[in-house]
Amino acid sequence: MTRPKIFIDGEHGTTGLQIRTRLAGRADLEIMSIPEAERRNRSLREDMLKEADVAILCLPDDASREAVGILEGANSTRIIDTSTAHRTHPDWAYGFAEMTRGLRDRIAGARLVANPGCYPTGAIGLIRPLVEAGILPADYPVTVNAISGYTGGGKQMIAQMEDEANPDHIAAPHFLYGLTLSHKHVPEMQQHGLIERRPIFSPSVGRFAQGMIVQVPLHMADLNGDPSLEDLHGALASHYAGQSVVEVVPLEESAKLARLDPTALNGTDRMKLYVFGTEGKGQANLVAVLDNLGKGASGAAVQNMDLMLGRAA
Ligand SMILES: NC(=O)C1=CN([C@@H]2O[C@H](COP(=O)(O)OP(=O)(O)OC[C@H]3O[C@@H](n4cnc5c(N)ncnc54)[C@H](OP(=O)(O)O)[C@@H]3O)[C@@H](O)[C@H]2O)C=CC1
Ligand SMILES: CC(=O)N[C@@H](CCC(=O)OP(=O)(O)O)C(=O)O
Repeated sequence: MTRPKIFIDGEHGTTGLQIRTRLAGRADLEIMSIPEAERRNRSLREDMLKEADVAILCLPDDASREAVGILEGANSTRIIDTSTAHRTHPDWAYGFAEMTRGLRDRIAGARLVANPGCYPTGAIGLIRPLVEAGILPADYPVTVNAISGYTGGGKQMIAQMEDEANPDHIAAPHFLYGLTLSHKHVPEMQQHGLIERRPIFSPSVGRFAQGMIVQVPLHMADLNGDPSLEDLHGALASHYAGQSVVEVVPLEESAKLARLDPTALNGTDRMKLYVFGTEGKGQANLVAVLDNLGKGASGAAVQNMDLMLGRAA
């Protein structure tokens, strides 16, 4: 049997390296590789992109668009783009298999798959099932607060956080950014979250390499049908029933927690969803925990690749 050829463009970057590690033991695939020193060699990349069965782009947005341009026309390379460039484009399948019914099949048959952003994976994973269930009104003023490990900022931020000699060294243990409320993930959250108003998105970075918490606080009085915490939890649990990547933590278990660790799922490709609050107090905090490089990036890319190749995922 011929093995599908996989080319990771940007394999020496943060996301690319994590994908390579995940694929290292895969005898069912032929991994095409460019030496690190040649990573920006355009003609070598062009050859690899055209020869691959699946190209996984782990590049900045502009370089991703350029790679997609190289592949336009008469060739059959399928593409998974981990950048932000195509996540709201109608021709691209959004690569979040658990997000809604039928999407898994669309990804499996797609030539073009846009891997979701790390923060949107958490936010959309919490919001969309409640909109689909009719509990969260589409015009609800959604707020998303989040903290990420610094690998989310790629090689540049890793150097800023880890290297004290870096001219742009960041010494802070935790900082807010995206202060203008126009982070590049907002359109993606709005479109795939099925919400009418731009969500207010306030991201932050902590002094830890990997891991992420995404929070969506809700006022229950503004939801449809006067739901309880149990109703919110029930809608999420039934949406994700029967699949293994996204786990909805039982309400009783969440109620016992005194604190939540953003690094709890590091090294996994899973995401855990929680509903917090006190019954009768009229408020809920929906929370997602994931590894920004797992289900938030590289793990999702491998899951999408497996779906596209007809491997179980
Ligand atoms: N890190 C994360 O948590 C997540 C990242 N992503 C997305 O993944 C993509 C990659 O991000 P990340 O891995 O963090 O970034 P990195 O900066 O760590 O890696 C990017 C890689 O792409 C290479 N590269 C840059 N420009 C070009 C070019 N024109 N031609 C060829 N190679 C190029 C870089 O090489 P060089 O070293 O020379 O610059 C580097 O090896 C981004 O679009 C990002 O938005 C998505 C979800 C989460
Ligand atoms: C901590 C940090 O800087 N995170 C990045 C988002 C992660 C990323 O680059 O991934 P996407 O491809 O999903 O945009 C940012 O806020 O720009």
